[in-house]
Amino acid sequence: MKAAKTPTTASVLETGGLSEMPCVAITADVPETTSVASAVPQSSRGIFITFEGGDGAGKSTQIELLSQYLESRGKTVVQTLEPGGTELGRNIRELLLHGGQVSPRAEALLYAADRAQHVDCLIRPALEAGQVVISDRYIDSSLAYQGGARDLGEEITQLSQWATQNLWPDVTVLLDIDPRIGLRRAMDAEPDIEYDRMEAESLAFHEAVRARFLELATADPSRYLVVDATLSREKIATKIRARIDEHFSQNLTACEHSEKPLTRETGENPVCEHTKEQLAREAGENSTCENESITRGAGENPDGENPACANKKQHAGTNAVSKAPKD
Ligand SMILES: Nc1ncnc2c1ncn2[C@@H]1O[C@H](COP(=O)(O)OP(=O)(O)OP(=O)(O)O)[C@@H](O)[C@H]1O
Ligand SMILES: Cc1cn([C@H]2C[C@H](O)[C@@H](COP(=O)(O)O)O2)c(=O)[nH]c1=O
Repeated sequence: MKAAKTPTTASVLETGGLSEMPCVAITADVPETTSVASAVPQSSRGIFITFEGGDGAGKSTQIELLSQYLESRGKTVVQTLEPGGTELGRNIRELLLHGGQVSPRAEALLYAADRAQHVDCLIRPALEAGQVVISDRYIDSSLAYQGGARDLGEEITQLSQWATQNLWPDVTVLLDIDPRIGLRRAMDAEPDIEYDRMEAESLAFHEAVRARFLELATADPSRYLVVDATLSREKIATKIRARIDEHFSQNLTACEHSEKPLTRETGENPVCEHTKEQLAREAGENSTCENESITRGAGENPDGENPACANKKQHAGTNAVSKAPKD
């Protein structure tokens, strides 16, 4: 049986001030009638990017390339995945992929439980801290696999919205591939390991997943970027970078033209503050740090050093979860 993906978890507490466990949901102070999605303006937080697609499409490969790119530009990147982005999630992943039979409704609930824990304990705190979160799969996987291929329909959307308190990604990259090619890639990557419970589904199942992903993307083009996953790794990475750069520059423009305060509590515009810092950091980076290599885990600011450079080093060391190859 194909082994589970086991991300190496570095507590954000050690590196960036957040803690995966114990999990204190950041939503605790929010009145029950107010969803966090509406209480916190989308633009005042970090950026949430998800990667979707069939098995073996190349998600892990592109997530790694995008993370390197963003970190080299001074961003704090949290790489994570579903199922399995938290301690509880890792147990759920094992049950889902390697634990024997699971009924379709139980399967849907287990993915939703994994996601609820993931959002409360990792994704939302990281976004509130202004970080870039990149998740290998999120809600759209449930919509495509459980809603589409398992034919559980619209209730999966409601379940996912409830589980996440309506937290949707800013950008979703769909790596589109014929499942025969994707599954072959997954097999070639690890020839000695059998398919997991989901990969072992029929070709018709995987074709239904692909078709539903494409429908979802067509219905929401402003969130989705669809890329042909049979292109070379570099061509795919270039398309993704262009879209993410565009997202960042649109946020800058929105800030520069925004006059209304974006938080009810303080009347300040956190987007603009965030953006100014970012611009200063990037300006510093371009002028003096261009040739400096990034050291993971280094965070000191030796006397006389450009703070923008020190900042950049810190960012490179703050991954909350990094994915290890399937073992
Ligand atoms: N553009 C590409 N062209 C050819 N091979 C690729 C490409 N991108 C990734 N691969 C290879 O395909 C295999 C699967 O890639 P990867 O693990 O990134 O996919 P994945 O979508 O994360 O898979 P899974 O869904 O199984 O987790 C790896 O061997 C990888 O090197
Ligand atoms: C989040 C999520 C995932 N799945 C399926 C998709 C894959 O077959 C596995 C996860 O394995 P991977 O190697 O990490 O891609 O789970 C799903 O059916 N529903 C979901 O919500």
